[in-house]
Amino acid sequence: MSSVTYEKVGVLGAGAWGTALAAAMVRANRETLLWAREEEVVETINTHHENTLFLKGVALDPKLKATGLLEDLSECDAILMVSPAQHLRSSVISLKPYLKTDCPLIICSKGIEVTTGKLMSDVMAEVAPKQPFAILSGPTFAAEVVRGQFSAITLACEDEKLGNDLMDAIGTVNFRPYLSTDVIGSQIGGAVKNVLAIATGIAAGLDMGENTRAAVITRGLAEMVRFAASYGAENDTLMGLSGLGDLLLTCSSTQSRNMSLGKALGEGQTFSDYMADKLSVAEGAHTVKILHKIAVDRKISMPITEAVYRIIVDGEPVSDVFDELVNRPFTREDE
Ligand SMILES: NC(=O)c1ccc[n+]([C@@H]2O[C@H](COP(=O)([O-])OP(=O)(O)OC[C@H]3O[C@@H](n4cnc5c(N)ncnc54)[C@H](O)[C@@H]3O)[C@@H](O)[C@H]2O)c1
Ligand SMILES: O=P(O)(O)OC[C@H](O)CO
Repeated sequence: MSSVTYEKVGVLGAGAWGTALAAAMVRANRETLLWAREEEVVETINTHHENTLFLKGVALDPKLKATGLLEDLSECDAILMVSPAQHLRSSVISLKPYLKTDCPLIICSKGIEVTTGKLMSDVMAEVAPKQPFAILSGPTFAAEVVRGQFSAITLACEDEKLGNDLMDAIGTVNFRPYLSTDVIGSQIGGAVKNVLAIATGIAAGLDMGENTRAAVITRGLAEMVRFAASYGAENDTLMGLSGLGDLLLTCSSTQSRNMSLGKALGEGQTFSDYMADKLSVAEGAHTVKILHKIAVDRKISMPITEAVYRIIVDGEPVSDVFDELVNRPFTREDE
């Protein structure tokens, strides 16, 4: 069977990740058009080859063009959807009138829709059920991808032929996709790790040390695996780039917005004070609201997730919640 080449690629959403992905698409020799919500972003990319709002100080290839008009994406052969997870639904609805029927959407948002409890693939099934789609998720800080530093990432697609064609279209030596057919598992890793990164950040802010960080990552992974199992996800996916890989990255560096948020909370700042001047998203702060509820409904033990929920949603004091977390009765490791 011949492969489809996807020459013209659109990117919807020009935050840090959309911009970095657009840069990666230019390196993959795709004719790339980046749609931005903010006029300033369109203007600075087209005239100064820089995204001054979300990736300041990084020179972009002059071949990368930006637009503020969704209709300009109508000629694209594939589109990467890079809005925050809570806005994926409205983004797909707005784009739909301009989409070619066979244009695959590559979903790059990491999170669970708070108002419905739906994964991004469920949102797609509701708002654009006939549109082919894939999930792109893994350990990839935008600031490194935009500079062309080596990164590996999971591309999950139920249709393997489509997944292979998309890998060929978007992959390069330094932006290396791995194919998976586990669309559900690959989304759960990316959504849950953001909440766990907040927990790791809190521990760092409380000066709890490196042993604690390893404990939170590992017991957090156990929560992620239990949660994913309740959706029928494949265990191997959670042990791969989109699960363990992204969890390790995001819990290891204050390059992560989620870890940085947690660290600020651990150091005593309030959530609202810390977020007040932030343009960028900390997805875990949204995801935790629904993740904890789903865990309770499904009777899945997720104590670290619950702790983050109590701190961010209920506003309970960090030290009280973490004291309780570490004072739970001893238990088996496989529970
Ligand atoms: N930054 C990274 O390193 C990275 C890496 C992998 C995945 N992601 C994921 O990509 C997604 C986008 O993150 P980002 O880092 O590009 O964002 P960002 O924090 O850099 O920028 C915020 C984005 O939100 C958009 N936005 C704000 N209000 C909006 C609204 N009402 N409707 C639609 N869009 C709105 C802005 O236009 C901008 O694109 C998130 O789900 C994130 O988890 C980010
Ligand atoms: O900055 P964060 O915490 O949103 O993490 C960015 C990416 O998801 C890392 O893979």
